[in-house]
Amino acid sequence: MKKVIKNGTIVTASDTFVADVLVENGKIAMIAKNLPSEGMEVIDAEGCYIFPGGIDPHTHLEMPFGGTVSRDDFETGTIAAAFGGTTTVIDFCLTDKGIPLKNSIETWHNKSKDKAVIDYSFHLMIGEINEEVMKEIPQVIEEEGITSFKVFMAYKNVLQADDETLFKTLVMAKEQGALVMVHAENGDVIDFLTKKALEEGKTDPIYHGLTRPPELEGEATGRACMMTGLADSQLYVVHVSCQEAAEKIAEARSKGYQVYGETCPQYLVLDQSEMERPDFEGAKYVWSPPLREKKHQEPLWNALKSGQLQTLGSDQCSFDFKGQKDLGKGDFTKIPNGGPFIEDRFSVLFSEGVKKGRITLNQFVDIVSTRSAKLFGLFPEKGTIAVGSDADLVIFDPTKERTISAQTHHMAVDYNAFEGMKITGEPVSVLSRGEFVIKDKTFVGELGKGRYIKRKRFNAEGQKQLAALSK
Ligand SMILES: NC(=O)NCCC(=O)O
Ligand SMILES: [Zn+2]
Ligand SMILES: [Zn+2]
Repeated sequence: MKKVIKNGTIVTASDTFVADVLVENGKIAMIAKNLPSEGMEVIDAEGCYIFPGGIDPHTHLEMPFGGTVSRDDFETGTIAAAFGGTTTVIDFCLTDKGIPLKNSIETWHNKSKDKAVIDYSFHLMIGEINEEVMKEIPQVIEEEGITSFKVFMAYKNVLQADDETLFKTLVMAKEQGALVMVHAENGDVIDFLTKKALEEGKTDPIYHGLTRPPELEGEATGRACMMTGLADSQLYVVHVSCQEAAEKIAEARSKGYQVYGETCPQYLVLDQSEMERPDFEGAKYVWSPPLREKKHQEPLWNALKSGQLQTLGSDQCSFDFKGQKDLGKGDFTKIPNGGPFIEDRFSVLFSEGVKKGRITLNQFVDIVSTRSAKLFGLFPEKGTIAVGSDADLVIFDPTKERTISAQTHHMAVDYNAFEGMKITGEPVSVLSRGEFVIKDKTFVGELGKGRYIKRKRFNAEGQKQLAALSK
């Protein structure tokens, strides 16, 4: 049945206007004032914004880490994402050295296919570059539509790759039209500092933060940027947490390098003191890079506002406080790294960003949806409200006030990192390809209805246009 959304204010990355939206066969069929509605399902969005569905470019659902597995999987994680206004997630598929890439991708398809309630795609981790990997990559791009590859510069002896691997990945990405993503921290120095801290009897959660200082994120970010310039390639720095890293990205961009950056809501509103909570509660706030001193928040907001950082990822990687985080009692290095943010990413940015005057409404849409669609080959099917785009839509009440709490969130994890935070604005209904997933704040979706999305190559549209012009 056709649907028409009436009386709402449509907001895209560039425009804000009042119009009706006609939804047919999962797509946006028409946008105009006073659309006829006979025989259609009419949705009244009076007083609400209509946003394109959020795109979360950074999740770790059911991910093995530190001897355990992240608590939210593709079922609970995507349901929570939908409640929060997100209609597409891009999850990180981990790989193992010596194992064909296609085996790891199959594992990730098995985790997700009958569970996801919204659309999803995968980035692929690169831990080594050798002949086999190089042979597989063109197939991965062609057959799986995976066009972004992640290199970890930290987590020594676990996920960390060396500089040679990063540089070869950048060269490969340039040739193949892919985007390289980095977790940028200097893993070797962190390894030394963590061992030293433990030897000195410093075992509490706060030492996770103190052994990963911002200088080490800045250094690794600068190194990755330098290699990107040398390879004339393209780079996306995930979870930028500090001024040092944001400055390295801005410096690289000022030289014309194709470098992009993502921050996360936790770095914008929480600070390092959370890791000092008594009774081991600081462990709830252990993730990497760690929370920083409060003074880093303003530079991150400014970088988002000025466009030096482009996107907001959740870095969802949730572990229960009881039974998972407590693996690290007496040794902070054994606390599984990560936190629960998939549900609150969208509304925290709206409330702290738009409502507090730090970013505009259109910048909000750009950051929470459009730029990720463009960078990761999903645009214009996703990331905007336009005729022909997928009807991934969020009907959002900008006046509703609420308090974030684990008592009311939809993630499976037993705490919320933003517990007690008062925010303004809430998704009321969420549609994925024209079907309600959330209707009047109630889940009405179906497990397995989310589709795996094959993505276009990096900047595919731009390259097509250039090729057309030079004919
Ligand atoms: N961020 C974090 O602590 N855990 C997830 C893995 C990663 O992104 O580094
Ligand atoms: Zn990371
Ligand atoms: Zn991550």
